[in-house]
Amino acid sequence: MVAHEKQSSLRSKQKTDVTFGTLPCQANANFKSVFSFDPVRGCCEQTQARVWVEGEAWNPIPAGRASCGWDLTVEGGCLCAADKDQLQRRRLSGCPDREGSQRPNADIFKGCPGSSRRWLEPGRPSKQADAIKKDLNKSDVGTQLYETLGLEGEISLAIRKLKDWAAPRPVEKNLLTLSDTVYIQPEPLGVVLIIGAWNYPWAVTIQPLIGAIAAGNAAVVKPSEVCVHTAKVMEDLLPYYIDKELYPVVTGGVSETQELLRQRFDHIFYTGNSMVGKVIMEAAAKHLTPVTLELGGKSPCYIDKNCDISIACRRVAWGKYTNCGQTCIAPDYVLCDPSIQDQVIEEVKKSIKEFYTEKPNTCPDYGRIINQRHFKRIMAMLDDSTIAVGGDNNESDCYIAPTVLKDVKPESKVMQEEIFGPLLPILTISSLDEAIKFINRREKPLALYVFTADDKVINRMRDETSSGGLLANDCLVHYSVSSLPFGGVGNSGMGCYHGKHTFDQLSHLRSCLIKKLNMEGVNSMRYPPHTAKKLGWARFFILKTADLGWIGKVALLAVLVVAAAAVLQKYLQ
Ligand SMILES: NC(=O)c1ccc[n+]([C@@H]2O[C@H](COP(=O)([O-])OP(=O)(O)OC[C@H]3O[C@@H](n4cnc5c(N)ncnc54)[C@H](O)[C@@H]3O)[C@@H](O)[C@H]2O)c1
Ligand SMILES: CCCCCCC=O
Repeated sequence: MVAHEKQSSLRSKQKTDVTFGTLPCQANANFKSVFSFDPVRGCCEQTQARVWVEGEAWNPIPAGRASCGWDLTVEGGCLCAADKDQLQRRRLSGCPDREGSQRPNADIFKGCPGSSRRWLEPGRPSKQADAIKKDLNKSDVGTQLYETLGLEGEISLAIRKLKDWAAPRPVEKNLLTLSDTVYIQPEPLGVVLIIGAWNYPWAVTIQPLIGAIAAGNAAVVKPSEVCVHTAKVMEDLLPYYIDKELYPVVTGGVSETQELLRQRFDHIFYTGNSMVGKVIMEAAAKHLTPVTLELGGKSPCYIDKNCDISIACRRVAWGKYTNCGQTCIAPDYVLCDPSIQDQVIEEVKKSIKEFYTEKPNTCPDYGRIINQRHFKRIMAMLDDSTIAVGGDNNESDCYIAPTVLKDVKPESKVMQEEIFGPLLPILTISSLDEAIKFINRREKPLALYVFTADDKVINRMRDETSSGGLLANDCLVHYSVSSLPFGGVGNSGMGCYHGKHTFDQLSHLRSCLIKKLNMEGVNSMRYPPHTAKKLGWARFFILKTADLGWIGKVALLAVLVVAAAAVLQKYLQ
């Protein structure tokens, strides 16, 4: 059977029951490894969980003990290492008996939250919507629009495309490998740790999980403790929809996350701020674990004089005040010519009224700051700036009105860190050149926005700056295009995801070259004794043939075969 046939036949296998001592538990035949919460130790109550990895055999397991693998015990929400000696867990990819069974069947998504009508239905109260309302005052419809719609799209994309993504990817060959089979075989990495942030807790936690599952990994999901209510609902609901043995949810705060980080994972996918990103990378380095860091930063927004200022400001206001400015790719500040500053302020003000009424504090579509710590942090940024619009606030309700700041100086407090709140500083600059210099003097942002009717301005911004993503004449929407890799660069992160990019990010792209044992004569040019003549042939085949078209390569192959035959004949004589 060729590799891809074998793979799809294995993928079609359903889960198989195996025996855990005297108690039945499930194992996933597709992984040929067993992850199990130990029922003996009370995982059903989820007060104590044991994640167990069997990498050696497809055998019944002695009751109550793990012969290899790692144990994590979660007691009353507090994670501690159950048995330090057992923490050296075996990687999935090291399992000797996987038989290339690398990918789950797309059916695995059937029970996923996003693929189910039970997830969030308009007008129907749900635990998720209630929790996120309490955390961030997101409305039910807003939660669907900004969080779960994208997840449903990602799940259905994965279901449609999984077979293609997981299939061997043939690659171009050079002349020396023309008769070989040369391809990239994506394979699972093993166990992925997903650490989520609080601002779009479903989107940023579950979206990487979808890719992790599609790529055939197990994953430990760690939602942010900052969105208190949502983290609890995630912990309760996820095991209801997907296999809790393969995708356990671990809740807790910094110390629990740090305990998790002491374990060895095969990939860590972290979303959050850049400071903690460094902590994650340091912990990962101890095990040489690769990381994806989805970070943030100050995403600039340049508004050119030459554009429809009214439409530009409407889109900027939407990008800024959605989720109360707590969006990783929110336009952080505006750069514009002094001559249009007042118009920008007026137009943003109009849009605020249009979106959130005269009284945003009573508008169901206007969010709240996540907690009082962040409320105080954001309010402190107003100290040395001039408020042009908004500024009202209420600490007890974590409410800060949509606010615009004018004539902001680069050295002002609001320009020292990512705002992550509903303040829009406007800084005046006298030219595109100055805007580009301003952007380039700072860390590379996650997003860069340019509003202009002039393509040359867009092209200059693209060619003369760097950022995770570039969006012209709109805000945020590049996040929803699953074919675009979403991620940062430099201080705004590393690695990327969404759609197939998540699949690739959480796979090992294995190089495979499958030769036959014939055509030995061709190899003589690389075997000692090395001679200048052999080197000449090697140069020819490796370098010169790179430019040949298909016909040229076939012609050369024919020459090669003749030459090989001649060499062989010489050997045989
Ligand atoms: N690039 C993206 O896709 C993206 C998406 C959302 C948010 N963000 C960025 O995230 C930031 C906001 O999130 P946040 O950082 O406030 O979220 P957060 O406080 O929820 O932290 C993120 C995660 O890191 C863990 N954590 C926090 N401190 C830690 C420590 N010292 N050691 C180990 N783990 C720790 C938390 O438990 C949490 O799960 C912003 O900068 C925003 O731009 C980026
Ligand atoms: C609509 C944009 C959602 C962005 C979520 C990730 C960043 O915070």
